[in-house]
Amino acid sequence: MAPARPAAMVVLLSDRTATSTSAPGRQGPGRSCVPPQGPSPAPGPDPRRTPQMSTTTAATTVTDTGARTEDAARLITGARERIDDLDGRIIGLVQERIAVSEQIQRARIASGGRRVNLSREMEILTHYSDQLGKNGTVLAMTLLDLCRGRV
Ligand SMILES: C=C(O[C@@H]1C=C(C(=O)O)C=C[C@H]1O)C(=O)O
Repeated sequence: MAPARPAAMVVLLSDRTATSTSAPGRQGPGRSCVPPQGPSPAPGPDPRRTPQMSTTTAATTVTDTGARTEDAARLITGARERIDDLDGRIIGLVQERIAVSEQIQRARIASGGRRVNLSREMEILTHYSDQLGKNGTVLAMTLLDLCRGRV
């Protein structure tokens, strides 16, 4: 299980001014893919890699959530925990699907049959596209890719 996060990573510092002239969401000047020249940087966390907890500029709260108010940040943080939980369960289900699919493929191959069964795959593609539209087809193809050919 993912560690519990604080309800909202928001710090309201109305009298704080931005330390750089960059726009909200940017992490300051000199942000580039090319490492800076000269002596090695001082030890400690690389500020370019440190998540921005909160910056208040002109009464606008910018947090890791992208929200502009504490209420919105709290809602987003809570909803993200639910999404993390759902993603964990989805990944678990995909892993379970891979294992069951492997069992079927092994049994068919051991019986002298082929690993792949295209008519069954068509059924699955149709099921997903009926329920989720054309991206459902993409999702089903990805699932079949994950499940097929591991035996
Ligand atoms: C699991 C099977 O074998 C293969 C894998 C499939 C899947 O992962 O859903 C579907 C069809 C086959 O290509 C099956 O025939 O049911």
